[in-house]
Amino acid sequence: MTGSELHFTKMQGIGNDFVVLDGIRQQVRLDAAQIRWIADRHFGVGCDQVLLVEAYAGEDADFRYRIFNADGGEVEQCGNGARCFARFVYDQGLTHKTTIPVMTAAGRILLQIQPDGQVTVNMGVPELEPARIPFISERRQTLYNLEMAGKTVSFAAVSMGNPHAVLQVENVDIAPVTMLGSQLESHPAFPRRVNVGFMQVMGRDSIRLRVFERGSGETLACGTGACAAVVAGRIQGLLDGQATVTLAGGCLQIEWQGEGQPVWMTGPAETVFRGTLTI
Ligand SMILES: N[C@@H](CCC[C@H](N)C(=O)O)C(=O)O
Repeated sequence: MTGSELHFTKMQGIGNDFVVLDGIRQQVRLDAAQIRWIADRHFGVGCDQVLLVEAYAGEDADFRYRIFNADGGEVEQCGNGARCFARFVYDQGLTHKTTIPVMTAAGRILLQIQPDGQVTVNMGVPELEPARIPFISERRQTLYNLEMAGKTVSFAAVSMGNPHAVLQVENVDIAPVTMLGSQLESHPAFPRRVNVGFMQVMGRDSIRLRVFERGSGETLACGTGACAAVVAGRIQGLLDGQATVTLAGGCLQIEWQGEGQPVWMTGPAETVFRGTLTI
């Protein structure tokens, strides 16, 4: 400990929780071990992801949004975090805009704060080409099969800026989320590892979902996972263009009108508390 202070805000989006750091009004320089300590639920603050708010020099976005998983690794995209990011920069007075363009490692996304306080995010166009997910396959397919522990596992593969595999299950309550999720997360066919969603289709506009997140384990909700699941359901002809996704921590509204179109996600974002760390 060198004794420098770091102000943070604890936030959550339907139970997917974040430590949000303002890198504009304070200097934030953290290594992977420090991120892991902040995310640790026993020895640190505790969160699924650490989010870093930075200034962005270009004209196409107002801020840079960086995301670190609980394992300390920096990743490309986070949907629930994007809604919290919007609430953070608005509530902290870093912007007065309610439509906020933000640059991520996966490209530009657009955050819209609604009059009721919910946040809608244009999450961009999903990527289904294997090489761009990235997923090792000779050709694009609706469903892929991998042999794992003597069983064939069937899934759709989607990038929402970050990689997702989406499995359809009969009953999400008894799905082997941790066992299969952790095996698939680090399967060599996914060179950058993968987030693994378990989707139960309830109707043409409703799914239940659990997600084993790359670098964080099972979380109460995953925004990009919800988007990927609706894309996976739609390309299989199981869902229409709008769906309610019910996760352990709450519900998201997801809209996707098909190939070449962006995915829209709407849901809540809440501040839990503020504090100061000594790093
Ligand atoms: N919880 C997030 C996703 C966070 C990143 C993910 N674990 C990854 O490694 O890609 C969400 O709400 O999308």
